Amino acid sequence: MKTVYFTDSSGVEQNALLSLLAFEEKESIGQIAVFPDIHYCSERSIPVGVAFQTTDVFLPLVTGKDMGCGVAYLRIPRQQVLRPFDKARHYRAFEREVHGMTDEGLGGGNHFLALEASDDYWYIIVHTGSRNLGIYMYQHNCELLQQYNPGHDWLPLELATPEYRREYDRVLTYAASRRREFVYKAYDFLLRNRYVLPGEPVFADSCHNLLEFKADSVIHRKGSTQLLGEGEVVIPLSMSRGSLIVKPNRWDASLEQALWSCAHGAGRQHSRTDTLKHWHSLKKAEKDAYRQRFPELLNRQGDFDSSILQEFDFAYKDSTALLATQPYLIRCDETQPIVTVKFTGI
Ligand SMILES: Nc1nc2c(ncn2[C@@H]2O[C@H](COP(=O)(O)O)[C@@H](O)[C@H]2O)c(=O)[nH]1
Repeated sequence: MKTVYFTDSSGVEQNALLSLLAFEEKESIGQIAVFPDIHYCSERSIPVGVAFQTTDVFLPLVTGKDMGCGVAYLRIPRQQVLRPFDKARHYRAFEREVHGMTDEGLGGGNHFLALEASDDYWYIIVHTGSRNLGIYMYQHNCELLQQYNPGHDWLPLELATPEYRREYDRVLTYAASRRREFVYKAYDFLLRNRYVLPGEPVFADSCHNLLEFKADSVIHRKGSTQLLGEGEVVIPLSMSRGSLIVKPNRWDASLEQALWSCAHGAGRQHSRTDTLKHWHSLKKAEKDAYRQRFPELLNRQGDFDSSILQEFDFAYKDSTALLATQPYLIRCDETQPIVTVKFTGI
C-alpha cells in the first residue's frame, strides 16, 4: 500500500484528501505517511501533515519557504524552580525580551515561544524556522526548476549535488541555531529574574519542514516531525492546552511505515468558524475560567480576540487521540502552558 494513514482517514477534510489522492497517482512518488494534523495547503499539490519518499527525483518547493522550521525545548527540573511565573509583573517584560532575542523574530502564525510546565519539569518551548535564509533557498529552488524543469515541481536527484546539499544543510542548521538561541535567552531571563536556579537544562530539537537526503532515497517532510534515534520531540497541542513530548519506539514495525516521522501539531477537530461557535456555547463560568488562566491575552474589553479563540484547546485534537493513531510513539511527558509569546514577525 502506497499511503499509510496514521489518522482516521474518514476524518480528513475533503480538499486535503482530494489533493492527496491526486498526488498519490504520480509515479515518481513512493511511500506516503499521513498524520493526524493533515490539512489542505492552497499553495502546494500536497497537504500539510504528510511525509513521503522518492528515489529518483526530489520536490524542492514542497515544504514551502520555511524549510528547517521545527520545535525545540529546554527542560528545567522542578527542583530548580524557585517560584511561580508572575504574569502581572513579568509578562510584558518577557514578551518584549522575546521580541528582541534574535534579528529575525519568531515569525507570524503559529510560531511561538512558551514557558510550559509538567509535574516534574518546566519547559521553554520554541516553534520557529529559517526566516530569510529559507526564503533565499526557496528562490534558489525556483530558479533551478525554471532552468532545468520548467512547469514541473520536481528535479532529477542528480541536481542535489554535494554543493546543493551543503547549502540546504546550512538553512536547516541556521533554523536550529535560532531555536537554540531563543530558548537559552529565555532561560537567561528566568535566571536573572530569580525564577530558576542555575543548572544544566536539557536541550532537544526537532524539525518538521525538510527534505532528508538519504543514501538511496529522499524523505520529504511537509509539516511532519522527523524522529531521530530515541530522541524526544515536542508535539505542540495548542496555546491553551500545552504540548506533548514523545519519542519513537524503535521496535515498533509501524515506525518504518511512518517514515520515522510523526504529527507536528494536534490537528484541528473544529474549523475556525465552529471553534467560535463552540466558545459562544460555553457557560459564563467556563469562559471565566479561561479569562483567569490567560489574563495576558485579554483585549481592552476584557475578552479574547477571535484570532486567539480560534487557537484554543477545544479547536484541536487532544494527546489521547494523537497517541491512539501513532502507536510507534512513546509518551514521555505532557505540559500545560504558563505563558506564551506569539506574533513577533518582522
Ligand atoms: N503549545 C502550543 N501549541 C500551539 C500553539 N499554537 C499552535 N499550536 C500547535 O502547534 C501546531 C503547529 O502549528 P503549524 O502552524 O506549524 O501547523 C498547531 O497545529 C497546534 O496544534 C501555541 O501557542 N502553543
